[in-house]
Amino acid sequence: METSEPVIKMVGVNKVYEGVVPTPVLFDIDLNIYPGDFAVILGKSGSGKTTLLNIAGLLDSATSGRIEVEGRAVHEMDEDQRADLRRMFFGFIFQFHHLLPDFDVMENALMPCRIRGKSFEDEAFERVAEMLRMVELGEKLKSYPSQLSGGQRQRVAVVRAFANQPRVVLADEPTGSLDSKTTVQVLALMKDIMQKFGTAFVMVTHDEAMTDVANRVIELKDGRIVRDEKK
Ligand SMILES: Nc1ncnc2c1ncn2[C@@H]1O[C@H](COP(=O)(O)OP(=O)(O)OP(=O)(O)O)[C@@H](O)[C@H]1O
Repeated sequence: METSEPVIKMVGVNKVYEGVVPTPVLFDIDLNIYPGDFAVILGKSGSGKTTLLNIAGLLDSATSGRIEVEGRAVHEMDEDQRADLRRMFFGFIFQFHHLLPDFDVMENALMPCRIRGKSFEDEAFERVAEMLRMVELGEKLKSYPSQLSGGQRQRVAVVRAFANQPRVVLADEPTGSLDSKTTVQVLALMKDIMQKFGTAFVMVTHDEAMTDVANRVIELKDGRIVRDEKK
């Protein structure tokens, strides 16, 4: 995997949350994410996992250090440039699905394409419909979130994250609200979609069992990487 260029490259990244008492949270993080990575970030509560994911996904800024996304120096960009890059390169999955209740399954899954200014009618439609069929939601394209089970909603959120064909999908406890059977299904489906589209995938979790599906395990302790293993 090291032979290809990293999609995300972080060098000497530090994060301090400013406040009455500044809180240093990440220390000297060097991390490369490669195409084909299916990485889990493990660590105790408060170890900095979400902070690291948010910085990697350009949702938050580092206090110091270098970050590159496919060779583009993020730390030299202004907020608008970072937002454009984020919309173009990244997909996100959160613990709760955040589907919009007044839009049906297809419209929700297509939302990132709409935000990028494409209409619902373009070529994204076929691609997203195919992914929804892959996650066994082909019969539910016209259903509303309130008409779906928790696992079905989260599968729509997974498809939505991949709708724009992002280079990287970042997920923060994506299965945290699901039971263990649905978790296994959702993870298997994510892996299928990821392999089909060649996306890199990075997931924050508390759950050591998630390492079974991953091909890379990164562990944080007190804001430092203490393990980075490939399988
Ligand atoms: N906006 C903020 N302002 C100040 N401190 C923050 C902020 N966000 C997070 N922190 C602190 O940074 C540390 C790391 O938080 P982070 O959410 O990254 O940890 P985590 O490993 O994801 O934890 P969890 O598993 O509980 O979600 C914690 O001590 C937290 O209190």
